Amino acid sequence: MSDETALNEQEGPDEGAYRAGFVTFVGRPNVGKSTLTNALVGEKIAITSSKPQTTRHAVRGIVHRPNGQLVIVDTPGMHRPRTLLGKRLNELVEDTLGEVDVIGFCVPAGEPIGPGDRYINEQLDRAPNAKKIALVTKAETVPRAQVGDQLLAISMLREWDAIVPVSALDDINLETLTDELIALMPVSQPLYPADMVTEEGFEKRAAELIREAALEGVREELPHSLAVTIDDIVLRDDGTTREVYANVFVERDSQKGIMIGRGGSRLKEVREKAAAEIQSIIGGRVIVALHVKVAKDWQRDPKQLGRLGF
Ligand SMILES: Nc1nc2c(ncn2[C@@H]2O[C@H](COP(=O)(O)OP(=O)(O)OP(=O)(O)O)[C@@H](O)[C@H]2O)c(=O)[nH]1
Repeated sequence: MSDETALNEQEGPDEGAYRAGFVTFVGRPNVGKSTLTNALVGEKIAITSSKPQTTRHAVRGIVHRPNGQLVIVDTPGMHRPRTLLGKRLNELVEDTLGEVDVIGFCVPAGEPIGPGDRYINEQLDRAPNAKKIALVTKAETVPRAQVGDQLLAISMLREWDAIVPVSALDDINLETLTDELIALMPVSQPLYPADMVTEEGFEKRAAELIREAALEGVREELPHSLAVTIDDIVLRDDGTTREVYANVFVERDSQKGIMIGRGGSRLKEVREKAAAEIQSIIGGRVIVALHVKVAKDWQRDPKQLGRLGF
């Protein structure tokens, strides 16, 4: 049995060896992949929200331990393609699956396993070389017995290398999960320097934080109609103040009004919130300048998608 081989390898001459590799968390939208990534890395790097499908870029977070390193590739929710954007997302997911050492399949504790979960589980066959573990997320939201039932239900889907119940919010089993993941990684040199928690460019992170701030409070009206690009980041002569110039793209004129708010009040809030978030990552002082623009139906137009970084 392959499990035994893996166990023997770990207990053999390589026991205690440094291990490092790539892991990605997959699962339906909203199951808690981004929150889990953030909790493991310990710094806010992927955007989270209570609305599905907010993660658009493969943001990498890096977890460091004395015995190993995990490079987390945060994938978008896997879906059957609907809009062109959905199709691109799927391609992105496929590319990512082929590259990783371990795939973590996430299902929330409180929801029965449905067709969406089964569809994603089937997609994992496309990555035959990756180790596969199952995670029951949001474990603190249901009684223990129900977590047990969910563990059992997941174990029926395939032979997993491990099954772990976790809560990113209540810090349940996060260290156990880290240990399990490192144990499944190949013996390797560290892949990144010890002080690096993400390799994402600062620009991309700033754009995502602005997008998150811009979505705040208007998710009902424009959940998927927002894209953000950065024009320029200027360091002032004082050496600590950064000016971030960004565009917020909406799909229709009516959405532009929502975004700006009465007398520009909403846009001001977005600028201030985004500035505070960006500041908490890079320190110093951050000033955000936003330009709201209309890019008609950008989700369906390949040219626009390219321009907006998808
Ligand atoms: N109670 C509870 N809620 C959680 C936990 N982890 C995540 N959530 C919540 O679940 C919602 C979705 O979390 P995300 O991390 O954005 O989910 P995701 O799977 O990355 O979603 P997409 O980006 O849409 O694929 C948010 O409201 C989180 O606060 C958890 O451990 N416990």
